[in-house]
Amino acid sequence: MKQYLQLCQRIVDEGTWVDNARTGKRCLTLINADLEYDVGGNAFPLITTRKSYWKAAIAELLGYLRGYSSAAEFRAIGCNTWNANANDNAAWLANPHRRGEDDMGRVYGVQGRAWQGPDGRSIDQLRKIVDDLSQGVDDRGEILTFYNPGEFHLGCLRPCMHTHTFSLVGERLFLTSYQRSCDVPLGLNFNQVQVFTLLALVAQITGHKPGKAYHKIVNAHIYEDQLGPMTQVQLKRQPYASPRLIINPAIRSLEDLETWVTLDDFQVEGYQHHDPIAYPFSV
Ligand SMILES: Nc1nc(=O)c2c([nH]1)NC[C@@H]1CN(c3ccc(C(=O)N[C@@H](CCC(=O)O)C(=O)O)cc3)CN21
Ligand SMILES: O=c1ccn([C@H]2C[C@H](O)[C@@H](COP(=O)(O)O)O2)c(=O)[nH]1
Repeated sequence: MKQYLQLCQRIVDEGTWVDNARTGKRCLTLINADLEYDVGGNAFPLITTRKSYWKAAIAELLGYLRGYSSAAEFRAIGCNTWNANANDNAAWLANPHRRGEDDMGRVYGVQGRAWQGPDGRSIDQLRKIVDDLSQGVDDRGEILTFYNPGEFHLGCLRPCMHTHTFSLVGERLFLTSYQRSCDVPLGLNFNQVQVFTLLALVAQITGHKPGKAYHKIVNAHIYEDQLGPMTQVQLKRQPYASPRLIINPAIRSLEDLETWVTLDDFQVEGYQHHDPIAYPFSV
């Protein structure tokens, strides 16, 4: 939690105002941030200086791992974060590739589970990683990437957290996740949960102990309309100790994640937090 607050403070102290054409807003911007999570020690990096809706963040991750492409599918598992980008974004609404209400196009999980090869093959990146790691193999290319420039025009948003690299060292599994663009008040609250949970889940289904997760962010920003609540409310609060994430031990395979797992299979223990803060969201 300290590293999150330090990043927010660094943006406030050292950030530069940058105009953003896509949203029409200015962002206080900092380049390069490195965060680290102790997944083996189960220090769940949940924000405590406001209430975090961590279940929606895990639902979003589950949708990515399943290869969802519709905001309706995300809603059905308890996640509302894609409604605006699928249905209220003028550029996407005018895109001839959009297949009606709730379609997100070929973003995130679609690329992760069904990357389209030039020869017509569909490539399941996650299946390959899980199969390798389950057999104790790390070929130094256990990479899940959602970043497909050849298909940006087929999706509503380019992926922000775009690449996840798994590394097996002895019995311990590590994860390095890369993010090109980060809405620190809103998105990072979700992304921290997702990086941690992704390592915990993949370690569990491949039979390894989780080690650390490394989260590398390039453009970290606070939108102009979020700066007041950040400096006047959130940064004035004292954080509480990290809670713990409890995952149902019956989850044993990628098929389990694809078929029966719900948010009831995840519990958080010892989550003490301050009051909610409703930050403005920019489409
Ligand atoms: N501007 C922007 N910021 C983002 O963080 C973001 C996007 N766009 N577009 C794509 C996804 C969607 N994500 C989102 C979208 C909404 C919330 C949000 O409104 N969170 C609230 C409440 C969540 C709830 O009630 O479930 C929060 O207080 O955290 C968070 C992440 C992350 N991404
Ligand atoms: O997982 C996510 C997804 C999105 N974001 C934020 C980062 C930016 O504020 C916007 C995306 O806008 P771009 O113009 O495509 O950079 O969404 C996030 O923080 N985390």
